[in-house]
Amino acid sequence: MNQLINTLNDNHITYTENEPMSAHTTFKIGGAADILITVNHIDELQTALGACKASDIPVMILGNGSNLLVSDNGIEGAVITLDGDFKEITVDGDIIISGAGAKLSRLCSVALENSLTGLEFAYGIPGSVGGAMYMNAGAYGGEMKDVALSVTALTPDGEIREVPAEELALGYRTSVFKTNGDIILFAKYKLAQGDPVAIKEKMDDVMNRRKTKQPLEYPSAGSVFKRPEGAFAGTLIEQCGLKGKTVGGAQVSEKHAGFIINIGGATCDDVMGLVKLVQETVKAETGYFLEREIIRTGRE
Ligand SMILES: Cc1cc2nc3c(=O)[nH]c(=O)nc-3n(C[C@H](O)[C@H](O)[C@H](O)COP(=O)(O)OP(=O)(O)OC[C@H]3O[C@@H](n4cnc5c(N)ncnc54)[C@H](O)[C@@H]3O)c2cc1C
Ligand SMILES: NC(=O)C1=CN([C@@H]2O[C@H](COP(=O)(O)OP(=O)(O)OC[C@H]3O[C@@H](n4cnc5c(N)ncnc54)[C@H](OP(=O)(O)O)[C@@H]3O)[C@@H](O)[C@H]2O)C=CC1
Ligand SMILES: C=C(O[C@H]1[C@H](O)[C@@H](CO)O[C@H](OP(=O)(O)OP(=O)(O)OC[C@H]2O[C@@H](n3ccc(=O)[nH]c3=O)[C@H](O)[C@@H]2O)[C@@H]1NC(C)=O)C(=O)O
Repeated sequence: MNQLINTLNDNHITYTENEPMSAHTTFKIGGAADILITVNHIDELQTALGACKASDIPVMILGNGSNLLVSDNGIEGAVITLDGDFKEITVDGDIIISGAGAKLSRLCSVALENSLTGLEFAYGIPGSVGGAMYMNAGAYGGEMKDVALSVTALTPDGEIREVPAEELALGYRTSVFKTNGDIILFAKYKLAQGDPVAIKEKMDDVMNRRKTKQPLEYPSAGSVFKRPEGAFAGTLIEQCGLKGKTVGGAQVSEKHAGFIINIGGATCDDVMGLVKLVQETVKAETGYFLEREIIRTGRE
């Protein structure tokens, strides 16, 4: 770790050691990452990655931490977050180019400011552009796949390449990034000219639906489970009488059974215990297996 820290210091790259991940996840759960590194442009990212590789330090990329359940024992190695250049958003006609570190909500606002329609569905998803491409985030009739043109990514062997959306295997809560180890740097979206009043109305509508249906008052990572074929997880969980069920500080939301919320002091183990209880009960009572979609990461 000392060699990495020397390199970061020599290159004026920002970092903090033993950084509590509970401060960087919407669940507000998670022990410390050995080191959290913030990079502002590609050179710093490549320098940090090179130094981690030289010292055999594992690396994980952090977006907005809104689909993450981090171990109570923290994350071994380096967590890298993308700032500076990676938060830039530019518009070129009907095309928006965004850094992976930009928040989806800001991307949606830039689209509105430029009377560009197509991203309204994403307004209210509390992720970054990088995380949204990794998960192919979607809501209210749309998903990133619908508007994605390409992603520029850094491959594990250090190559920077622009990949067309058709080659990203964007599917329901999945993409090629779940398996290929690429780091998403930028994404390009193809939108269309629209009526700013109608765009704003749609954004307000999805935000209102979200506020009405989802327990935004509590820390969570959104939906815990994918929709099983031909059913809704929330309906199944509610039918099994699990609304309000708790394990420690983790609770099946009374407002939306598809969410597990942190009602105070929840640990990663609490959430995983409740996930297991829900999966076992729903399987036994309905036959459906609920596949977890939130990402558990860090030490066992
Ligand atoms: C209240 C609430 C509501 C939500 N509603 C929705 C919804 O309607 N629809 C939906 O799809 N999701 C929803 N989510 C879940 C979450 O916001 C999305 O999954 C989002 O896309 C995660 O983005 P993130 O930046 O927070 O990713 P993180 O949680 O930080 O990371 C998720 C994964 O992506 C990887 N990753 C992140 N950035 C990069 C990068 N630049 N390069 C490579 N890998 C990267 C991480 O390593 C990790 O494996 C909700 C979450 C909450 C808390
Ligand atoms: N399980 C699977 O295989 C699939 C899952 N998905 C995912 O499910 C999520 C929801 O997508 P999807 O199923 O397409 O639609 P939604 O499940 O998001 O629709 C949910 C509700 O939102 C309302 N709604 C639908 N379209 C719109 C819209 N354009 N604007 C405003 N409100 C709308 C409707 O509510 P109301 O009836 O009250 O009007 C609908 O019941 C996404 O995250 C997507 O990724 C999508 C496709 C396949
Ligand atoms: C929150 C996320 O995305 C959300 C996204 O916001 C919403 C809206 O588009 O649609 C999905 O939720 P969802 O499947 O629960 O959709 P909703 O429209 O909220 O509910 C589906 C159905 O379940 C019913 N429902 C929901 C909750 C509940 O306690 N009881 C219940 O019966 C609803 O009445 C509705 O008929 C996404 N989740 C997944 C895994 O597909 C996320 O991925 O983290």
